[in-house]
Amino acid sequence: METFQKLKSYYLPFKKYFIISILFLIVVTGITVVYPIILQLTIDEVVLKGEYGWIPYLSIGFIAVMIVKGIATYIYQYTGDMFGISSVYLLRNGLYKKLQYLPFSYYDNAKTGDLMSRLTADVEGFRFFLSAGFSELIRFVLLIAVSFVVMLNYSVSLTLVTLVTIPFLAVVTYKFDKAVHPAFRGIRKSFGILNTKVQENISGINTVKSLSREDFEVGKFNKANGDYKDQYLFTSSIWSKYFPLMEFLGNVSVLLLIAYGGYLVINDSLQPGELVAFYSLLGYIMWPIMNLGFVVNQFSQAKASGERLLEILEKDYLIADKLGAKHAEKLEGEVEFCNVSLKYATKEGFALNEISFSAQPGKTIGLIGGTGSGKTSITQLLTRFYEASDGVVLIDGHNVEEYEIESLRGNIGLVSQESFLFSSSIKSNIAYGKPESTMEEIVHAAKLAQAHDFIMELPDGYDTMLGERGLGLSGGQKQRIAIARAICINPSILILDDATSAVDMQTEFTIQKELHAIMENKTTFIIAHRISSIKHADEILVLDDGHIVERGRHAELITQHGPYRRIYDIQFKDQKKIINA
Ligand SMILES: Nc1ncnc2c1ncn2[C@@H]1O[C@H](COP(=O)(O)OP(=O)(O)OP(=O)(O)O)[C@@H](O)[C@H]1O
Repeated sequence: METFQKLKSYYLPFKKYFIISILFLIVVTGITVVYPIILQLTIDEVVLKGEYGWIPYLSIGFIAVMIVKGIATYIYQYTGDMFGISSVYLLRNGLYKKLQYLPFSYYDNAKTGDLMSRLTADVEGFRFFLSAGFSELIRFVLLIAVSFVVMLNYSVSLTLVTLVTIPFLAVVTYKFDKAVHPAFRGIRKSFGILNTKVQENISGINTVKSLSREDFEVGKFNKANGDYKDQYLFTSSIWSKYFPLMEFLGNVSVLLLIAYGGYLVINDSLQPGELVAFYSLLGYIMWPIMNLGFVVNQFSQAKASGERLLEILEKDYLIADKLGAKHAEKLEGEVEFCNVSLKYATKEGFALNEISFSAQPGKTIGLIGGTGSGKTSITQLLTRFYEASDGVVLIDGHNVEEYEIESLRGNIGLVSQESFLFSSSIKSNIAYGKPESTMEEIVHAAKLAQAHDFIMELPDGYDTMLGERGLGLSGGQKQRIAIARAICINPSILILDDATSAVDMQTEFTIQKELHAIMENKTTFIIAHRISSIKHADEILVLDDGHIVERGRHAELITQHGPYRRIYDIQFKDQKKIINA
């Protein structure tokens, strides 16, 4: 019940639907129990006493009762569904919002397919229980209670004899729940893995095909698919084992009813109509208890689903606005790192060690170094994707942690290594960070990023629709659109993380020249592997294993025989000579 308690803020706002649904459920259940009573009266008071004149009145009464039951059933079902669907509408929105605001560190380990299955199958499992399972449970309790009272009224001894199997049935149902709950969690988990496999495969289809690993991928999927099948079969085996046992116990009660009830009728201690009514009433008790397995089943699924949803909802935001955080309207772009170190939670050792540097607005900082040396990590601290483990990162003289995250990021244009484009028009991709941009602003940004000319050559120009991963564009074209998107927000700090790696050197030079003009008074960080990309920077930081091992301007650095000079030699001098040396 703890899971449902924790999720109450999603369904309590709609409790009025639930209450209406339950009120009409009471009416429906009441009428259900009236049926055997009408039957008993018809047999004992009308048929056996030869009072056939009552039959038309009884029939009309019966029709009236059926109409009332029909209307009550409609209201009960509709409001029950309203309760379920409205609750999961809130829940799904809540989950999606949480996913938007969770920090990057959460996504380091999260699997897209698994998240997708939580947002779809698990939410649906939860909805099903809210819509039907909850009220079904109440219906069962009501049906059992009312039937029990009517049965006692007919014959206390017959009631006790026929219900002697109930404790056994209760034990079996309890055991069933114990066994089936972990099994359902297994199914849900396995389904998440299956989704992840499909999603990863589609995202990485280029790699799969280029390395001819289709068969390997089919095998991998087959394994995950097989595991899902096994999990399902395991659950089914639990179900198949317990259900006949429950039915058997139910049938023992019917046997007792026929034997002892028949004896009572023969001895005139019970009316024949009462015996017939008893049979129906016994069914109203046995049927819910036997089907309790089914509802328990739904309950277990909903509980397992709810737990998986809570795993997301209860995740700590970790990086959030501090109390009284400053709104950064328009930053100047002065950046200072003071002895900054960074350790990722999932990785041993420090990714950055005591990094210190400063950059005045309008300056360009070049970051160069081997892969994994910490270049991207530096920029991720500026945007507060991660937070420094030690030291402070200042922008305009204030610790980045003092700013509202949204306004801070609104001042930073970031073009990351893998420029993701949404499956919408080029225009809306460029204006993604500032949807209110005018067409002039969009075109201006595209011109600066050297993207305007090729966009105009596309059949629909700026209205050209892009595929999920910007299919139909070359790597360099995608990068230029991503640069235009970053410029479009008119940032105070621009980060180009390997953003021109797929662009030819001439275009890169032109982009940088254009950017230099607009980034006057703003700060630019250029991360690159090519010396040509950063040689005009005001300060170049050479990184190795999270340390700054050299710093200075290009002209100074090539005169020193350090790591920068080595990179320079490899890129510009006779490579063979160096390799031989
Ligand atoms: N999210 C993360 N979780 C754990 N470790 C990380 C994470 N991001 C980076 N690292 C590790 O931190 C170190 C620095 O990585 P970073 O991405 O900053 O290097 P880089 O210089 O930008 O490399 P590249 O040129 O290959 O992009 C590496 O050892 C990397 O494995």
